[in-house]
Amino acid sequence: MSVRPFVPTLEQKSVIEHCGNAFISACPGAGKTQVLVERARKELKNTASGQGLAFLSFTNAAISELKRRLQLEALLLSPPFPHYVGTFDTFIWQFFIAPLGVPGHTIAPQLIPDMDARCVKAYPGAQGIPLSCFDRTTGAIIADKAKQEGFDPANKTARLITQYEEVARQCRARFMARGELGFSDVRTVVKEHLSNVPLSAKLSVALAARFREIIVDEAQDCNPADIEIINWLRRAGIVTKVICDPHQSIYEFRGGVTDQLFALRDSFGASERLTMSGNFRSNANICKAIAAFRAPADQQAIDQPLGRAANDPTHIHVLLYSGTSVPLTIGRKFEELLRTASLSPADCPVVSSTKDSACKAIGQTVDPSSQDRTLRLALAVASFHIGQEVNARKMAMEAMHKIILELEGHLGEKTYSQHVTAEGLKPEDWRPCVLQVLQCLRFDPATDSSADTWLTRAKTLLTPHLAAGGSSIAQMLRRHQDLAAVFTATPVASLTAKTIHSVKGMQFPGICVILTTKTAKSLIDYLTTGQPPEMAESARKLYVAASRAERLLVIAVPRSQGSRLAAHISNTSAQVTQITLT
Ligand SMILES: Nc1ncnc2c1ncn2[C@@H]1O[C@H](COP(=O)(O)OP(=O)(O)OP(=O)(O)O)[C@@H](O)[C@H]1O
Repeated sequence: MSVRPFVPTLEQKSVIEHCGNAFISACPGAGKTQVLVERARKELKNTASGQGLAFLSFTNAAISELKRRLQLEALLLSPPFPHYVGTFDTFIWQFFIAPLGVPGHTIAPQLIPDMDARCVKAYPGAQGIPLSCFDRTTGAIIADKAKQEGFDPANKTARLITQYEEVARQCRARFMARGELGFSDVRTVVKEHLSNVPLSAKLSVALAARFREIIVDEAQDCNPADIEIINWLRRAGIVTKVICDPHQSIYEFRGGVTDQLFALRDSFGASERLTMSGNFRSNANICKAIAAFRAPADQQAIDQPLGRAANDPTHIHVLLYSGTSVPLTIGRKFEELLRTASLSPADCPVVSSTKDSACKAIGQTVDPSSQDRTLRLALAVASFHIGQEVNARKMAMEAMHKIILELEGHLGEKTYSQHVTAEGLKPEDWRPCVLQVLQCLRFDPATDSSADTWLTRAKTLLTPHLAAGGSSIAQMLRRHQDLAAVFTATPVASLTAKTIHSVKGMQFPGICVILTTKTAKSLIDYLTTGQPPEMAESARKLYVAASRAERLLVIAVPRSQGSRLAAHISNTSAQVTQITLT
């Protein structure tokens, strides 16, 4: 197969060749990844100084894709020293935390990625809520988050809240004393290091000696603490390039930035602010439609379609569904539209803000984020054996490992990662046993006459893992009314359900985006009037999701809002087809 040579646009060329600091704004499909590869091709040849280049981004998926491309083109050796390709989190861990530790503690720090999930109980037997529901500095309960976890502080006594807050504070203090840090702790510790003037000066000399250029991709995913670190790198005299699309900022929950990102942009000189316009991914109708999903003040500018799909005539499809729940008819119609367009359903996901809605649209009716242990067990088994997503089998094995550790009584006081780190458990230590359990628990309609029969089998198999003197297997694996649905669901063949966050940075020939009854009206209000402003993040999620599509963009919306959405998209002159689902 012949590979077409990359011919950069003038804007792409000026980014590739730009030597100093830069703030680069780019629209969806503008070729950011390709430009990073070309910048690497140009700069990695220059070995005179012995210094490295660092390429940073915010998701493992983005980093894996960049590494794959750099290695494919033989631009990066393995190991890549003196260069660095990794997430912003691993970068700050490796260069700010691992060598310097935690101020006031002598113990070596350890990263615990699921720290925020640590269960906090006011007293044994009380309702458990995640540590993330407590402010990490003051320890005060965060009412909105706690409410989302089914614990409404408004209905609790002040005494009980104080008890919870005290337990949460003690919990964090204990972790800190053991050198165990979650991602948000990492930012706080880095801040402390950088406010230590002599230490910060030494560190800036060391990092400037190691790196001559640091490129931060997907910078719209920064939080304010990350921006402070970027500014520190610039002050350290390291050439720093920031690439972003502010309209794709969808990490408000981790303190995402929008205003701070614009302030960062404004701190770069005029000649350092570069743009990449032109969309190499999507057809003309999609380029127009996605403009309609930006904040109202930014809807006029429509990106020019420049890629292979530019002249594809496929319309935007708006599917109107009835009722308050997301129906399976969405998945069926999407599959039909894909086949008509000669696109493979396996390449084209159904996405929504929460995986639950996307799952319903393809006929998987059980909430995959359920906290019920029996459902988690069944979902791990089902997803291990169906294994549609690349990572699904690995995640199913971890979910099963976690359940076994819970049965064995190891996770009462610890999160899964804390236990695995503390015991130094390697995947090869536990995977054989977990694999065996997953294989044995495969749901087989020929022998498992019902979900209850399967559960009885599961209880027998897992009883030997029970901690002595602890709860019984019947208490640990209670019957759940939705259990049968895990095994009897008949998903639309070969369609996959994903969250919008998980498809960021990716592209697909077609995509179906689900808007739910809960948000559709206020989201369309926001798109048409700018009100209510709290829907801005939901609008950006729609923008990210829709802009993944190359040819077929389908949006499923409650019937009462369908015409409004179609009319709003049509205002951009995009061609829209409305279909009422029956
Ligand atoms: N100059 C070019 N000529 C032809 N194709 C290009 C050019 N630049 C980029 N592309 C192609 O355009 C598509 C989108 O590029 P890429 O994924 O890098 O965009 P992006 O800016 O990272 O998008 P997003 O922010 O939406 O994820 C890719 O298939 C890429 O190969």
